[in-house]
Amino acid sequence: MQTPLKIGTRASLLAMAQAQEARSRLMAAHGLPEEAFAIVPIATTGDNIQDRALAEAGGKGLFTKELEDALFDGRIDIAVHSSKDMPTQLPDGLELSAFLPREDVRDAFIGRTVKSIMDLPQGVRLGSSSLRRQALIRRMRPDLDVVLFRGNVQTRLRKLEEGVAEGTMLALAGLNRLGLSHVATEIMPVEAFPPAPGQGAICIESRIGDEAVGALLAAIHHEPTGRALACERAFLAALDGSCRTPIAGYATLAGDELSFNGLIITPDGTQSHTVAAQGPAADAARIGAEAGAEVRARAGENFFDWWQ
Ligand SMILES: NCc1[nH]cc(CCC(=O)O)c1CC(=O)O
Repeated sequence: MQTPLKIGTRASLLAMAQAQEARSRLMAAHGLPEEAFAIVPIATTGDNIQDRALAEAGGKGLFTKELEDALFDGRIDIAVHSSKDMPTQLPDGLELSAFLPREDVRDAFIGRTVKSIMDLPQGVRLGSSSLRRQALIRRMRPDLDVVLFRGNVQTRLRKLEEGVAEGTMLALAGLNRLGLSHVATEIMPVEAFPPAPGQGAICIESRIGDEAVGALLAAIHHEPTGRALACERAFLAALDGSCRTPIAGYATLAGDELSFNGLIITPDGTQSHTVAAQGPAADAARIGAEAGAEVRARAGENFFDWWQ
């Protein structure tokens, strides 16, 4: 291996924390010093779009393309991502070669003056840029004024302090990684507020055929998280999932048995379809794909006409 190994990441504090976690695990697994790794921050299109919903800006790959370009031209050797931000289709020549042990998958509500979503006064603003969170919030509280809230975790918390909205939603995983879990005022149960496919899981992308990197990453790959993610990503792919489709999906493992729960919901939160499936962890991708096909068939094509 050429040293130092170049670890590509977005430049946000959360992304940097994730890259550092990957580096720490690599150091521990291989008894290597910090100097064996170089963290290379790279700005992505998604980071530069602050004024509109990501869904409007094209959705797929906004946080990943620049990192993938850097992988192809050798500026970096691995790219550390939030799995939630990864398109289901990768470019030819790249693969997700490791998943780190999953953090908490749940979403958190951060209230400015009240602790719980149900305690928000009638009609107040709640900020979120995620179509899934917007839909789930509207289902719980159709009266709320759901407004677009873009930017990284720090930006969103600042907007909240400034009173731009009375509350917002963030992934607990991100808050935990930033040492900010204390700002969460309500942690949403996965049943009422199912997470996005991939939420809470860091993945590492690399060049197919890069055997030195493959061997290095094999030592930190977490198999149960990999299986859960294979299922969730197959579900998303079966639904042609993108930022434009509110989709939730969450797989858990008990030994070799995988359980999956999926949901699709209209953006206004009024209609939804759920699916549940179980099976051997070895069949993770098939279970996810079949669950996606089932819920798609049950919903009917009209369900997806929101976007026409
Ligand atoms: N799109 C931004 C993004 N991508 C991953 C996370 C959280 C960390 C994770 O899910 O691993 C976040 C921020 C958020 O949703 O609050």
